Amino acid sequence: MRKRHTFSKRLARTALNLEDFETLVRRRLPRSVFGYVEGGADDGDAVTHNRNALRAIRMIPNVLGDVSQRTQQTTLFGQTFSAPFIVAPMGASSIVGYDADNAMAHAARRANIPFTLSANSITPIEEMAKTYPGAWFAAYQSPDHQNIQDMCLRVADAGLSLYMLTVDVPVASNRENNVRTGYTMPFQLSQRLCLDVLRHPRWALGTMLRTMRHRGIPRISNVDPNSRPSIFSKEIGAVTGHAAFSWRHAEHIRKHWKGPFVLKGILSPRDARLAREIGADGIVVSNHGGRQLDSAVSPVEVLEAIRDESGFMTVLADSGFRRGTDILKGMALGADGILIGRPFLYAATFGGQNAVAYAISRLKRELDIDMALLGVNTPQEANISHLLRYLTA
Ligand SMILES: Cc1cc2nc3c(=O)[nH]c(=O)nc-3n(C[C@H](O)[C@H](O)[C@H](O)COP(=O)(O)O)c2cc1C
Repeated sequence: MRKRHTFSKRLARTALNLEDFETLVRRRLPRSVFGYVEGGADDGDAVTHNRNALRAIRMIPNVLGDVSQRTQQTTLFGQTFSAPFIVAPMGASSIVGYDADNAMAHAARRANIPFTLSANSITPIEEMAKTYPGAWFAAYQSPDHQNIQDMCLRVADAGLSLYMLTVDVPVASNRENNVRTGYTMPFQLSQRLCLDVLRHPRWALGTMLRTMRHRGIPRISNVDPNSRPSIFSKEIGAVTGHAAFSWRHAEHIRKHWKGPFVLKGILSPRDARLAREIGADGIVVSNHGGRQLDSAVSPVEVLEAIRDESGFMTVLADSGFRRGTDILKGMALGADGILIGRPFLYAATFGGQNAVAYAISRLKRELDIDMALLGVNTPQEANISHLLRYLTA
């Protein structure tokens, strides 16, 4: 109990906001592992642009509106959550921080916000269903019809509630930063990687060896309904990008998945319309945190136009959202909820479930203050009249 108290006090001194967790873990992690999380594609322009695009939107508050009844309650796909933000799917999280998938999921469940498990995770769907019954699942789906049916069955049988299809990875992107730092998938124990690991004994013992003791050789557990290739196996190079995947295959998933079906990685109004036409329940407007097409627009630049094409679909957004004000900006532009990735993984890496719970509570606190200062009682009240946009560079 005393230990937890000291930990909370230390956190309160060092992590005032979500971005601070990046600073806290930067030196703890091997350069290659940190680079894998932090980095983007090509020159990393989209990562920077995501933050700039959000910063370029200024807010116009309304005063004297009685903001004493503030609540962040948000209903998504028929379920009511305590805040409008969601833990984004992140592959290989539990290689970055010890048991990070479970740490993030436990904290999300306790805080009553959604958690999304990645197909590329080493934590199996069935294990996650015990940690967070009804958690969301993000698939990298093969176009094979039998594979689609089996995957839908596996996710439903386990008891996860939502099938999110990631649609912006027809091929793996060009991650030069991974080449520079020595991160590879499948994992290759090059001399450089070994030296990097040896220089970070805390990660080597506390994450790598501990994971191996607990799980054996880590395996990518959810890209295929039946097989679980090890992170060292050549098989996993081919599992995420499916260049032949098309709207026809997405329609096939819609037919076999009875729960909420969401397409993640939409950036054009045309694709939002097509998602609606195949019967999707929602979309995530996302440039994958700047990790796919490096010159892609930032979600906040296209959200309004996409909202107009989305009809009754739930519109979520992600990529670069860090502050309470960012969430309000996204919602004012038409999003129903916001996914956040890297900061929650950094928090899990720094201090497991308690640090993620702390990160969630900091963001909720910030959002509460920002709602009052903007002059709204709910995040859903934020609208276009609260925003002024400058051109972004
Ligand atoms: C380490 C890492 C792994 C990711 N893995 C996946 C994945 O397996 N599936 C997916 O749809 N998105 C994946 N993403 C993208 C996130 O779901 C999300 O779109 C992005 O991180 C949001 O941007 P943010 O990190 O700036 O908040 C990953 C992101 C990171 C940082």
